[in-house]
Amino acid sequence: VEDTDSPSIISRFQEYLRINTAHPSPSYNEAADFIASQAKSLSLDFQILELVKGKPLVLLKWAGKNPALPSILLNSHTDVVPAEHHKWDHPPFQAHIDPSSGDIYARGSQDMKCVGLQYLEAIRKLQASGFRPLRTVYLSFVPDEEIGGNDGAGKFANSEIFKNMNVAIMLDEGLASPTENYRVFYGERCPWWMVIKATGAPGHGAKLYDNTAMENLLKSIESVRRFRAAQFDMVKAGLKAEGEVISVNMVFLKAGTPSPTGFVMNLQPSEAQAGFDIRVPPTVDVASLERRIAEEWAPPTRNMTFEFKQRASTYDKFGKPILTAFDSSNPWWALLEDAIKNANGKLGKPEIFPASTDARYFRELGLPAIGFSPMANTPILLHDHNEFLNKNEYLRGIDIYESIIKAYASYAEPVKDEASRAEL
Ligand SMILES: CSCC[C@H](NC=O)C(=O)O
Ligand SMILES: [Zn+2]
Ligand SMILES: [Zn+2]
Repeated sequence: VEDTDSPSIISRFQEYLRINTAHPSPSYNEAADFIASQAKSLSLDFQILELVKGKPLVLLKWAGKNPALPSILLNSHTDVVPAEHHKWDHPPFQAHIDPSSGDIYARGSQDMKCVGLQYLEAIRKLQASGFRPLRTVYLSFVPDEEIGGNDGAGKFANSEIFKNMNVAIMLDEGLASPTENYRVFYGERCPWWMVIKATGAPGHGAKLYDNTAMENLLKSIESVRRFRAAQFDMVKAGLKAEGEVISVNMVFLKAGTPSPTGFVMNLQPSEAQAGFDIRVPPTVDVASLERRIAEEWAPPTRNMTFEFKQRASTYDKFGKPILTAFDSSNPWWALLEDAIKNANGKLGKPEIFPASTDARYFRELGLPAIGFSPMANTPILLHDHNEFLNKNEYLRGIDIYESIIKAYASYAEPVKDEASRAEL
């Protein structure tokens, strides 16, 4: 007998939230065992893949009646970002429920353990209703999203296993929405993590001279700041959405000659560096940004160099901007919209995700991927203190996924390119 009453649903969510999968030492095995136990309770096939040692990825399969049709992939990551425990009102891995509001406090309650379990609960309900999928539905619970995803979704998307799954569409995370409209994402900004280095002549702290490392770096920082302000102004003026401008934020500064009491004060250092988190919308002119970096932010004429710690491409393997179509060329988009409407949910306009998700690894392959986390009337608290999700909002989300999964798994039409994609 399927256990689909609300108290059990909420306790399962709490159980998952209580597994501390925060970096830098996530309890991945515990999470994998928990997901495996859920798979067993749903009689779903599952495998625990260790594409990278110590980083299990759990892959579940709900076999469709027509296995020849390309499949559906529902993705979620099992890891969460760390929490500063003493700054939370409730311990971040206790999953405390506020008795009056029903808010569930936990790291991962929004990002994104909610989604992973909502998929499973939706399947539990569909099974209880006697529904059987036409297309095969896969669920992937992947590690390492929060630290770049190279050892998680990255390895998975480029594996033989994934290729053989013949995936037509994948769903991944979105963001909470403070309004009654759910948010939905068709692309995301690409992370460029850049370190710029300045060198210059060292000298006495009392001397004024040209070409010091600090001066050279400061000129760059000034230039970056002007650019940042101009981009931000477009957002403030309402001309562009957050995901449509280039963001650049300085995330570290490193310079100076250490001494036992701090830094040497009367010595101008010969080296100085700064790190920037840059996010690039898929539609921008990358060449012009590259020129700006080479000519204004780290020009060799000022003894500067730059290096990327991360530089995701804004183009897919066909040279097209990495975006998922939301017009009639992509039937999955309309199916999603209708499914949400049928479950009485409201949807905002398609957006570019301002940060990055694992969806990029799948979009890079040319696959459609949609970012969606059903959290309306919820403040955006991912990576923040006191991250929470309301119990009723969580339950609503399950109904939404029930509708989406039913629509997707029942979709019988061959999708444009499905045949050719199988050859890629
Ligand atoms: C380089 S991938 C980093 C992924 C991370 N994702 C969510 O916060 C982010 O910083 O956007
Ligand atoms: Zn996330
Ligand atoms: Zn995150």
